[in-house]
Amino acid sequence: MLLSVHDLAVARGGVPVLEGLSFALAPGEALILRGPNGSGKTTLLRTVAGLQPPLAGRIDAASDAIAYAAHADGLKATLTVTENLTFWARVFGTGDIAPALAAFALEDLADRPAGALSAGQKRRLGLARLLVTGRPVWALDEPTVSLDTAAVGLFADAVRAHLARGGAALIATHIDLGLEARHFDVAVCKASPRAAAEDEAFL
Ligand SMILES: Nc1ncnc2c1ncn2[C@@H]1O[C@H](COP(=O)(O)OP(=O)(O)OP(=O)(O)O)[C@@H](O)[C@H]1O
Repeated sequence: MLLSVHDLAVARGGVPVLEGLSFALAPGEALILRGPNGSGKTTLLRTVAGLQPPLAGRIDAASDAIAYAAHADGLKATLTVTENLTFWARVFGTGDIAPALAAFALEDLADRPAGALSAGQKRRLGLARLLVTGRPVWALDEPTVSLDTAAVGLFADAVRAHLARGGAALIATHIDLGLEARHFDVAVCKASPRAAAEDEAFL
């Protein structure tokens, strides 16, 4: 397994949001996270990505397995598209950025500073960054926000190619990407309000 989550509980601002989460991703698998606004998808992804500690339970993955993408995080506004991708390729020790440029149709924008891109173009650059990380598990929070129909198609193709190469993906999205993937409604793991109230009693 590339990623295994065992009886995980996650919290936001000290308040338990989800509990009893268990799932695993093998090479080639994608899991789509569903759930209404505020149900805890972002909190789960941030925890899996190591940006915040779990409240309980275990996450098993190699320390350098996960690439997390949320919004336009990590883009350097004054660097061009090419310079941004080259920077990240160096950070992650990978080489050629050409496949990443091509996968997200960024060739014509290669010399434009990231700060001068439109919202959808910035998103495409943020997603292209995933390809240069070389990391096997993509944890993606609403990756298609701001993307037009063509770009959503490019993104779905990039995920399919990643899975075909033996990667895996955990994706919070409200839209149908047309991927062959399991779906998981996080709302079924909503933390019980009683647990939160009991915690408060100890504050
Ligand atoms: N910084 C914070 N401090 C306290 N509570 C927060 C914080 N950020 C989010 N929350 C709360 O934590 C809960 C889970 O939020 P989260 O962002 O994980 O939901 P989500 O499923 O990703 O929602 P959406 O579909 O709207 O993106 C929500 O009730 C939210 O209001």
